[in-house]
Amino acid sequence: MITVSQALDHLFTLARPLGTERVALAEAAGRVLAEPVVAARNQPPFAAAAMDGYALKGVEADPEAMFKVIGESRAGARFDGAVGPGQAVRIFTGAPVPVGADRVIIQEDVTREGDLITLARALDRGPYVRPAGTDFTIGDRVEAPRVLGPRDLALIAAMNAGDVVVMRRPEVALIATGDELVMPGEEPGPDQIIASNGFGLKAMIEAAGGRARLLPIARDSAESLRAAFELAEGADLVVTIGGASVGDHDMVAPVAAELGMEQSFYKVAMRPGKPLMAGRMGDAAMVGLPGNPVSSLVCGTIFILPMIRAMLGLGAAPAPRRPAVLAEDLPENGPREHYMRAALDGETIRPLPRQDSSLLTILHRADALLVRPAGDGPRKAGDTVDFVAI
Ligand SMILES: Nc1nc2c(c(=O)[nH]1)N[C@H]1C(S)=C(S)[C@@H](COP(=O)(O)OP(=O)(O)OC[C@H]3O[C@@H](n4cnc5c(N)ncnc54)[C@H](O)[C@@H]3O)O[C@H]1N2
Ligand code: MOO
Repeated sequence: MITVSQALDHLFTLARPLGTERVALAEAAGRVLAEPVVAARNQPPFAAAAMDGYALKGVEADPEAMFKVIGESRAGARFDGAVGPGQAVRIFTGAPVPVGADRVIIQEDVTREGDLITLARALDRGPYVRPAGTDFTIGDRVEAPRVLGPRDLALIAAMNAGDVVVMRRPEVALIATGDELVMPGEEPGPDQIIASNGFGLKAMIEAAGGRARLLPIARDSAESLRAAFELAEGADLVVTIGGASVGDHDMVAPVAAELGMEQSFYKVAMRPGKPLMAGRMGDAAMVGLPGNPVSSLVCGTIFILPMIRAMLGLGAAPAPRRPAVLAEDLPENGPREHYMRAALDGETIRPLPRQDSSLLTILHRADALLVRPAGDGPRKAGDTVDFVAI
């Protein structure tokens, strides 16, 4: 059996960054930017008014001074002339500040009669002029790689990029296996249960930027599994669920081998998730997850998500860990790294009472996986432990 960290090394060898594609900016939310965006203009491209009011020479802005209004500058249509001594231009927020003016007096500080304005006795400080290029200048960059969120997209749009080069989304085929499974909403037979794991994994993969296809359930026969693998053609990553253990009906390993899977490893020293397997199948990476619901979702968090991130060019890194203070004593851990379902409460973490890998209700209540290293000694309440947020 190999360690979790060794398994991840193998998986990162299988999960190389994918190619890129160009997409319209409106379709780019959540995608991973693959090439930097470089500003082709200054923002603002001209000195712009920050308030509605009157543009004039700052040195003349004395209390109760009078000016003649000689024109108007509004956003989208500038005043073409220059502002001379004793002159002002009516101006609106975002409009170009005319040549000769360097201050905007807000309209609240002005009384106007015809073409004449008089400034108030006490003036707001100003100058309410945004110099050209205050926000960014030509050549400024949004660096790649980066998951594009609302703030990135607004900035990239302002830089005048109508489309961007992003990483292709990893295509993941999910194959649930087992004679006992029916899809949610179907009528199960007396010995059947509902196939649930694929739905959690699909959501997990898609939230991380991949695209997941739930294939029809494969039955516990070589023929049915072969058919499912055929349907997975074209995927970057094929994930099977269940049938990974050593029972007579656990068909995934033999069928995958028959189809040419070059196995990287089988079995990892972790709890839950021991019977994990992985390898290469043609152009695709293949991961066989254990069927127990908690095992498959924990393996999704610890292995599949880092693989998706690596395929998206976001680096080969394990699921991020953070420290928390243990709320209760824990006995020593066994020889497998244990990912305990746990609840966070501020800075403290408490393992949930039942850790059987079939219990989806417990996983549902958990918001963290408390990580116990293999062979970790007993721990006291107040000790610092690591967790992975879920
Ligand atoms: N003699 C041994 N038996 C088992 C071992 C072992 O080392 N020696 N390992 C145990 C561990 S640990 C796990 S985990 C399970 C994993 O076995 P499989 O991957 O072969 O999973 P299945 O037997 O197919 O299913 C286990 C369990 O999960 C349910 N299941 C399967 N798929 C789904 C799904 N898509 N949605 C919901 N539930 C699913 C299935 O009905 C079983 O109840 O093996 C232990 N045995
Ligand atoms: O390793 Mo199994 O995944 O404990 O349930």
